[in-house]
Amino acid sequence: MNKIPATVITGFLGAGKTTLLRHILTHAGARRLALIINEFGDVGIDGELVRGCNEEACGEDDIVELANGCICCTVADDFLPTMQRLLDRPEPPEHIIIETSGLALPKPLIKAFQWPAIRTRASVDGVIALVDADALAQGRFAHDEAALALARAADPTLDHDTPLEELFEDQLASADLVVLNKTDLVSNETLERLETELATQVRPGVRRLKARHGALDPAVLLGLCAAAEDDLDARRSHHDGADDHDHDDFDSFVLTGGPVASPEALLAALEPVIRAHDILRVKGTVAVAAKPARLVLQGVGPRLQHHFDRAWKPGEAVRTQLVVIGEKGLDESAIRQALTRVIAS
Ligand SMILES: Nc1nc2c(ncn2[C@@H]2O[C@H](COP(=O)(O)OP(=O)(O)OP(=O)(O)O)[C@@H](O)[C@H]2O)c(=O)[nH]1
Repeated sequence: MNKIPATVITGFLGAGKTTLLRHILTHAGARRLALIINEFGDVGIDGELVRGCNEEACGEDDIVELANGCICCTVADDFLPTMQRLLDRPEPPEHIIIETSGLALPKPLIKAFQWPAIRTRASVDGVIALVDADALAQGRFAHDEAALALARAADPTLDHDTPLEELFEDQLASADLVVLNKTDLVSNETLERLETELATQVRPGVRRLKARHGALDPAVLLGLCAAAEDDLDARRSHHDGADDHDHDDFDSFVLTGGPVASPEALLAALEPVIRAHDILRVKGTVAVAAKPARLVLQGVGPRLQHHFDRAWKPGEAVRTQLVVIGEKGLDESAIRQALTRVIAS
């Protein structure tokens, strides 16, 4: 029996996974796809952003959202039943694409394809790791040598890098294909340096492609035939040997409120808060006073982007909903307080 190929898209928060997914969808033609979209925060934003991209390839029922934590921690409870339901359909999808949360470790997910109920019917076609060239160039995944030396002096048994660095390395080490995305944000010299660095972090023979806004032909992304579940041992992880792991290193919460006066007012309030609290990711939809359309807000580190994506639907709650993610210790109440002025409740 032919196995259904499944592509896993990994990459740190904001690297461009949903953007790549949207690009695949809009260029998928009539190939019947199913999407499993996983998010760290309690509120799913990404599913909402890919809906309607290509109804022919992927309708409402073909998009399954798994919010409430990282897929790597809820494999048995969420992912396996979801996969089984997709595979049991009278007309199963031709290809399944799984967008993991930016904080997910890919390996436990790949391992799930070894489960007997899945193994005979589906295979990991490839793990695609997206890298945010801008964030990498700014050293956002690298450890601070001096701080690490101090921490090790205080605790000589300390052998791990920062949580961000570990995750980044795990995601790269599990990849069959690496996409260095957001190349529009860095110079050619920087790009060259990043490519050289990346070459040392991936498994031998893994292809690296450059992209802007994930604009790559689906023909180079899908159909890698890697069967990643068969060579798990070659994909090293900082979490190998651990029976379990959690995401205690990261915090997230949802800000919900009424309309903002203008996109500019929201940005002016958000920018200093992101910097002061070292917020890693903000994303969501925003109601703007007197505007019939909803605003999509995207923040990756200090970089904020926004656009109106569609009119509010009749009966839809016109409100602002932002997911905020940061490292452990994020001061939720201070952040809420700083933003209550612009996001009225
Ligand atoms: N300048 C630039 N921005 C990009 C590019 N690709 C994606 N973005 C922007 O980066 C932001 C985050 O993109 P997403 O596709 O949502 O990233 P993600 O990896 O799905 O984010 P999470 O699911 O939260 O981890 C959005 O504002 C995108 O428009 C790119 O190549 N260049």
